[in-house]
Amino acid sequence: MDGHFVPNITIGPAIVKALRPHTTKPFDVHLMISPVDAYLDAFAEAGADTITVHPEAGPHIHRSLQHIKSLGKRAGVVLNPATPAKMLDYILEMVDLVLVMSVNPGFGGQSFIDSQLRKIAAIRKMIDASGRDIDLEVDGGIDARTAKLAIEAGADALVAGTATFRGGPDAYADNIRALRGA
Ligand SMILES: O=C(CO)[C@@H](O)[C@H](O)COP(=O)(O)O
Repeated sequence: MDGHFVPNITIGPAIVKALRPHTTKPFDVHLMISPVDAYLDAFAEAGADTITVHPEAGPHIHRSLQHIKSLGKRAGVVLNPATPAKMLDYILEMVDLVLVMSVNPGFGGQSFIDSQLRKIAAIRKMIDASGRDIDLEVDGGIDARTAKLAIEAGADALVAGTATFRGGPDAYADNIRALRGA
C-alpha cells in the first residue's frame, strides 16, 4: 500500500527481504501500489514467490504480468469490487492466481461485499474451463461465515486479517482452525 493507489501505507520490499529468512512458506505479495511496474523487480529480489497486481495500477496489465513471469515468479491479477470478471478474458492464460477483493482495498476490518460471490462463481467457471491450475483467492471481510460462502462460490485460498489476529497471539491457532473449518 502506497498512500496513493490506496489510502494507506504498509509493507515495502525491505520488509519482504527482512522476513524472507524467517520462513520457507511462500510469500504471496499483493501490490496495492501505482505505478506498479517500477517495483516488480525489487519485490522479486526481496523474495516474493507470487506477485499480484491490479489492472488499474499500470498502463498495460499484460506487460506487467509478462514481466513478473520473466522474473521467474508466479503472476497474479487482482480484481477490485467494481472490476468485472470479464477483464480476465485475455490474461487468464498467463496467470497463476486470481484474487477477488471482497472489500475496497486499503484497510482491514471492513465488511464483506456480497456481490463478489457472483464474481467468484463466474471466475471459478472460467478457471475450470481453462483447464489450468490457477488459485482463486478472496480477500476482505473473511470470517467463519463469509469464508464458507466464498468457498462454496469456488474460492480455494482466503486472506483473513481481523478474523486471524483478534484475541492476540494465544488465539491465532484457534482462529485459523475456525476459518479452515468453515
Ligand atoms: O489488505 C487488505 C485490504 O486492503 C486486506 O488484506 C485486509 O487487510 C484484510 O483484512 P480483514 O478484512 O480480514 O480485516
